Parts: sequence; C-alpha cells; structure tokens
Amino acid sequence: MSIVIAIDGPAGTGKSTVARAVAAKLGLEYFDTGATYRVAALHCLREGINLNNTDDVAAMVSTMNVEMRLDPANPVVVLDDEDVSRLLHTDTISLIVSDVATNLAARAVLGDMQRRVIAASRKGAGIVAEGRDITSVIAPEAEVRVLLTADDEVRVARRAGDGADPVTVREAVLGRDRKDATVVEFHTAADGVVQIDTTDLTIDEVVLAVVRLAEAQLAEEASE
Ligand SMILES: Nc1ncnc2c1ncn2[C@@H]1O[C@H](COP(=O)(O)OP(=O)(O)OP(=O)(O)O)[C@@H](O)[C@H]1O
Ligand SMILES: Nc1ccn([C@H]2C[C@H](O)[C@@H](COP(=O)(O)O)O2)c(=O)n1
Repeated sequence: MSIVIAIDGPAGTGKSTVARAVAAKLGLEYFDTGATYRVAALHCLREGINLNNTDDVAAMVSTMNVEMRLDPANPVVVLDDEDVSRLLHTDTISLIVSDVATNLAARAVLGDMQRRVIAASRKGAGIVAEGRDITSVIAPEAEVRVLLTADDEVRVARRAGDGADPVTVREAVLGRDRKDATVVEFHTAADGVVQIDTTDLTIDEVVLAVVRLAEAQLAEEASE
C-alpha cells in the first residue's frame, strides 16, 4: 500500500519545511517540484538562453540531464553529475524562476517528469510532493491533498527571517506569486483539497495536521 501526499500553496507558506518533515515521519520520499523549475532556470542561465525566448527555454528543459534524489533527510538535485542543490535558492534564481514556470511548453515537460517521479514512488511506500499544481494538475488522484496558506505579510516576514534583503524578499515572495498565478491556481483549494491556514500555527502544528490526515487515510485503506 502506497500513499501520495500532495501539498500546494503560495511562496513562504511552509510547503518544503512541512513536506520534508511529514515525509521523514511517515517514511516516504520527498519531492520538491519547485526544484525542477529552479534547476531548469539554472540550466538556461548557464547555457546563455534568453528566458523570454519560450521555444529555446522549452527545448533546453526537454534535453537537460537532471536527477532528483528524494531522501527527506538529504534531498539533492543533480544537474549533469553536479550536485546543484545549494545553487537553487539564491536571489538570482528566485527572481528568474517564474520565467520558466510561466512558460507553458516548459511546464508540460517538467510536469511529465514530475508525474513519472510520483508514479515510480507508488512501487515503494509513497511520496510527499509539494509545489503549486500538485493537488490540481499533476497528482489530483493523490490520497491526501493539502493547500497551505498564510497572510502575505507573515510569508514575507518568514523569508526575511532567513536573513535576506527586504525589497528582494518581497519581490521573491509576492511578486513571484503574482507571476506564477497567471498560469496556475494556488490560492484557492480545489474540490477535495484540505486548506490549512498556517498564519498562526507553528511548523510542528502544521506537520501534525498533515500527518493526521495521512494516518486517517491509511487507516481507512487498511479497513477496506
Ligand atoms: N508555520 C510556520 N511558522 C513559522 N515559520 C514557518 C512556518 N512554516 C514555515 N516557516 C518558515 O518560513 C520559511 C519558508 O518556509 P518554506 O521554505 O518551507 O516555504 P515554502 O512554502 O516551501 O516556500 P517556497 O514556495 O518559496 O519554496 C522558512 O524559514 C520556514 O522555516
Ligand atoms: N508545481 C510547481 C512548483 C513550483 N512552481 C514554480 C513557482 C515558483 O516560482 C518556482 C519555484 O518554486 P518554489 O521552490 O519556490 O516552491 O516554481 C510551479 O509553477 N509549479
């Protein structure tokens, strides 16, 4: 019996933090689908591709050589045999990644990759996959589907707490959301998706809420 837990939400709602912790607690793989967009942006940058040229970006994305390692204790993104995980959350990548995420041809390529990763996890215990369109487009069949939300200012403050420049942070959170929301809905829960407003919750409280949803689902399946 495997389980897929899909978690979506705007930037800074805690998706990565919560998804990793839930995966570790339940012995599942962890899949940061945002990292597929980030590594695609890095690859295009390195190859000198103009991110406004949608055809060139899509072609570059469809031939890039990426491996996602899904251990929640140590998730790694490998590009052409190089561990690039630490390069994916720089301001440079955060400020350009939406150019890839709003490229519909690139989304189709990366979406196929994401579906393959999630399908492969079904051979094992399962996976926690987080992003923007996992509950609605990539894995609408997931056993547990959650939308995390939080007030805008709280999300900006969380990111500023990581030590970055305030203007850049605001753009990398709210500005990026505005661009990303032109191609995918991640502010409103689709039918059957459980919304958790994390504004006044601790990380542990959010993790517990998702673990409870998963345990309820596993118990229901076991009793069938
Ligand atoms: N419930 C919470 N309370 C306080 N801080 C939180 C909470 N959830 C997450 N954080 C903190 O907010 C910051 C952003 O969290 P995280 O990276 O998990 O968000 P995200 O939704 O994955 O963002 P992005 O989509 O930009 O990758 C981190 O510093 C994290 O520790
Ligand atoms: N399923 C997804 C995952 C991510 N994105 C976009 C949105 C972000 O701008 C970018 C990086 O995501 P993050 O690492 O900040 O979660 O990728 C998307 O459109 N769909």
